Amino acid sequence: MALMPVSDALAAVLAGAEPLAEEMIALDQAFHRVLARDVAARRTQPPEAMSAMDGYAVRAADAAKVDAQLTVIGEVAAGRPFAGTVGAGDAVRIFTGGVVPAGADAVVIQEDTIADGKRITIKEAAVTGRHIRPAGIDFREGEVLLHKGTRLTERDLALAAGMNHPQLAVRRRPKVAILATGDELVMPGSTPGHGQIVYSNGYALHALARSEGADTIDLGVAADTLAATTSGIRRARESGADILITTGGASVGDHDLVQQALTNEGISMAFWKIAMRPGKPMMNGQLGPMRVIGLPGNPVSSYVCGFLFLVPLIRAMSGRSVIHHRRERAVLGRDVSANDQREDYLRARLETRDDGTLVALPVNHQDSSLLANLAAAQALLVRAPFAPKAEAGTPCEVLRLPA
Ligand SMILES: Nc1nc2c(c(=O)[nH]1)N[C@H]1C(S)=C(S)[C@@H](COP(=O)(O)OP(=O)(O)OC[C@H]3O[C@@H](n4cnc5c(N)ncnc54)[C@H](O)[C@@H]3O)O[C@H]1N2
Ligand code: MOO
Repeated sequence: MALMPVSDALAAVLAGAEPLAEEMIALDQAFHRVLARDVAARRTQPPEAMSAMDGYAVRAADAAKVDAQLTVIGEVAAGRPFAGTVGAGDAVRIFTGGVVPAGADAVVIQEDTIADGKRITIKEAAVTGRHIRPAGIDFREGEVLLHKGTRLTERDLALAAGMNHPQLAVRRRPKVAILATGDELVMPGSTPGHGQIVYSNGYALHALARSEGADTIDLGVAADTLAATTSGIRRARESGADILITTGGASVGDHDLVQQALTNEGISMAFWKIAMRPGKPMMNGQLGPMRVIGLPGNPVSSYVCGFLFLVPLIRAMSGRSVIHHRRERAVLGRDVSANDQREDYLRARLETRDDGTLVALPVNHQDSSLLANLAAAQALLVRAPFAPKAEAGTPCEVLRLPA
């Protein structure tokens, strides 16, 4: 049977994935949240011309010559403007952030003057506009500086504050429930019995989902029975999860019960099995309002599928304007053999040559159980289905893994 191409599978996972509801949030809670609306400045910044330095506000024409003398008629500090006007021969003491008084068109820094009581002598000629920040040089009222779909950086928060927004409209975080399956799994730190495996998949998946802005719900490990798997799926629905991720039990073995349990619960299955390595037995469907991604149990398969499918889905539901991973161009660091019908995602290390060329070095062992290789990898090297064998130096494409 022909397996579904990865691009079709991704399109199916994302089909109908709309941004979740909008909510207002205080600015100090808004880091990494996704804007639901464009944000326009509520004020002009700076609202008036302001001094960039400590010194004297003058008329440039009066202070254009070294040794010119001026009379200090007042003072302006940040937040305390001067009410008068700078006339011929006048200077006003000014500090950084002070409003440039009427009549003045330059600031002479104090290091370039000699002060004697109310008299100052200019030691460096003034230049019109120098050391003055004109009104609106940063932004003007009504200007849209932050756009819908942006995931807010710490710098965006400072900008939003400067634009005078105490809160912002953002999208609700997707809720991702994660259910592991497998009789053999024991928790890290325990003493595994014969044939037992230490649970690892959930640690990577929770962290990956959270780093993309999702809230996660840990549904623990279900035993390999229909009853236990079904109970896990029901708990996901009761928790109000937007997305259920299962790991394990996705293949064709007698103990692989996830598909059966989902079918019994009434899932509308979009696909099961894709032309991808690792990750072939992945499944996707919809159970009421809850989207379901059934990941294979092999640790590398579950992570790679989470990275390739869950991450764009979380981004789409979070309302982000950019949801897809960016493929980067690189060259092969070593020869690779011809590929079969499955699109290959090879764990690779990255090096940058002196000329800036990115080199992708696939690790030697690509078995989907090898966690050490996964942790050491910095990228996934993408090999198209049926790609012919290729020598070191051949151009290739990589997806950088989160650092
Ligand atoms: N006859 C066939 N057998 C298999 C096929 C196939 O097409 N025909 N596909 C293989 C591929 S590819 C994959 S991938 C695996 C996926 O199988 P499952 O999703 O059913 O995974 P499990 O059997 O439950 O587990 C596989 C492996 O991973 C370990 N595991 C599971 N969960 C965790 C966890 N949370 N933390 C750490 N390790 C976990 C589990 O102990 C097994 O060792 O099927 C192939 N078989
Ligand atoms: O598709 Mo499986 O993930 O190769 O081991």
